[in-house]
Amino acid sequence: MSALTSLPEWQTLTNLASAIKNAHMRDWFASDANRAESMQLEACGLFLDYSKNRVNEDALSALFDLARACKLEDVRDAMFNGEQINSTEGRAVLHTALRSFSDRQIMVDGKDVMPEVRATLSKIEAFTASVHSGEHKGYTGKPVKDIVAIGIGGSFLGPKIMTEALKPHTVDSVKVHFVANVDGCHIHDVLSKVDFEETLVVMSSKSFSTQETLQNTLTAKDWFLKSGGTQEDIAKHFVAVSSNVKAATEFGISEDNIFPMWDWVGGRYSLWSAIGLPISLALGFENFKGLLEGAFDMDTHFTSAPLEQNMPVLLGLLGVWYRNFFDAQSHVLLPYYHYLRGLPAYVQQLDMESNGKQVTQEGEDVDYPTGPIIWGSEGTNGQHSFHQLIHQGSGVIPADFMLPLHVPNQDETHHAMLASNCFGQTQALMQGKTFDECYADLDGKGLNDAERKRLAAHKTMPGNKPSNTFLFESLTPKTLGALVAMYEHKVFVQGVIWNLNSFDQWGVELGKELGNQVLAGIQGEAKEDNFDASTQQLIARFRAANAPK
Ligand SMILES: O=P(O)(O)OC[C@H]1O[C@H](O)[C@H](O)[C@@H](O)[C@@H]1O
Repeated sequence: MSALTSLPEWQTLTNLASAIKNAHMRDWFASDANRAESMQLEACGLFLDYSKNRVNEDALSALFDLARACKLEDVRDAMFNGEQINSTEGRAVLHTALRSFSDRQIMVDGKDVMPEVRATLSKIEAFTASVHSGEHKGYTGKPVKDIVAIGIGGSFLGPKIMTEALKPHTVDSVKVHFVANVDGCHIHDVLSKVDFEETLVVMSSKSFSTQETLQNTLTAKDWFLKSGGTQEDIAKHFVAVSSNVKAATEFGISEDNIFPMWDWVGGRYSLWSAIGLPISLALGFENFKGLLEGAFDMDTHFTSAPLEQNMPVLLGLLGVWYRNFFDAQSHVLLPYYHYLRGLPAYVQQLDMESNGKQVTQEGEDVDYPTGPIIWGSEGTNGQHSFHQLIHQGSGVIPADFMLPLHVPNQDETHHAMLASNCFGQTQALMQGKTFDECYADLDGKGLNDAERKRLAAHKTMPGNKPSNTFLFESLTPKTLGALVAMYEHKVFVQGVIWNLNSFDQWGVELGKELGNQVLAGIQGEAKEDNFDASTQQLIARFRAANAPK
């Protein structure tokens, strides 16, 4: 048994879960008029109703005991203080420094990182202003109209999804286009829509070694040169964000045009760094700063609120409860707000790359499930497709519903319908509909008793399906910053409980390595017997289909 599963707190939770599996939330609500009111939290502009969860006071207090037994507060403080908690890469984990608005020094290797953080923010601010005012001109003297932001993974999802979520705040003077995939269709599609004289390319790669981003940038550079620009003109049209300044300059980006970041910022935690430059360009610096401020508020809440009133802690523990004691394989995010539709994909990378791990910090195999599958999409669309499985599927899928109380240019009818669907879904998931209720509904429908029973069984909704509901006034940059930081800290909490390193991602490396070998195979530069028989024949088919005619 692992250290975690040997804890007495773990045993207590196992016992509580087996008792709670026989209880129905419907009965809890019926017998406790205060349940909804007593299971709410508010922080940083977010209201959370967590009463529709399969927990009672005993389970919650055992979960908080588990957090204390796992020394959650100590590890949290170690992260905020810049200790090297990313032990497999020997790095501090300090995305929180990027949004720190306090005077506190944050030391890494004996040096305060805050002056560099502030200087980079000022550089983002000044560059954004010069692009928006038209002061920054292309080589033919025209102001920038289009920005092509190239990056992938954390250097893409954050900027793209935050920009999309805050669409109502978009500036008029420029349009930002995001490109990630190495599939040439995407970059060619985007480049065909923009004018090279009025285009700025922002290349974002922490490592400056990611195949997709390098290739897409080379293609953009080639397009620029073929369109009429010269090597000297590149400085006015290409900027880069990277922690690898040397590689960026070798690639041909002038040092002035490089926005730095640092190895203590993980890729999936990097939107708060200069990786967020496209956000600032799309929305204006004040809105980018608003995101940082909201995240800082959530950091303050996370580091100071008692565990029992701490939103990310509570959410993380509920996640552990379902993953480890109810065998929940996945967790679904359901933003009832069109502009926030990308959030599930954002949290998917954040959570699955952080906690998709099979060994503990000490390198021992875990004997308990770790990170769940994260998925979801905007409501109400999912109600007409995958919600069936959440309602009547055989497993438990905890859900996070979220809804702004106001939306831009609000149409009252639409918004009331949106809200009613959101709340109605959480109610249906919780209360369900019993066999007897379904059987009674079928009275007088001309069915014999056997048919009536069979149909009633199909219509029965088990209910007892857990959900959280988040409400917020409207999706401002600050609220979004707080929401995203809340998910970051939730993932952190779960990583601490599971004793994982949530900040490395070795699992993506082998695919990159083999992908490069296969590329050599496709290009005829590697021997066939380097590959297994299946891969050999796939390469052969591809080569045959693409051979010169
Ligand atoms: O920013 P880059 O160094 O180009 O990395 C981009 C992405 O690629 C990697 O494969 C990682 O899995 C991601 O965490 C990272 O965000």
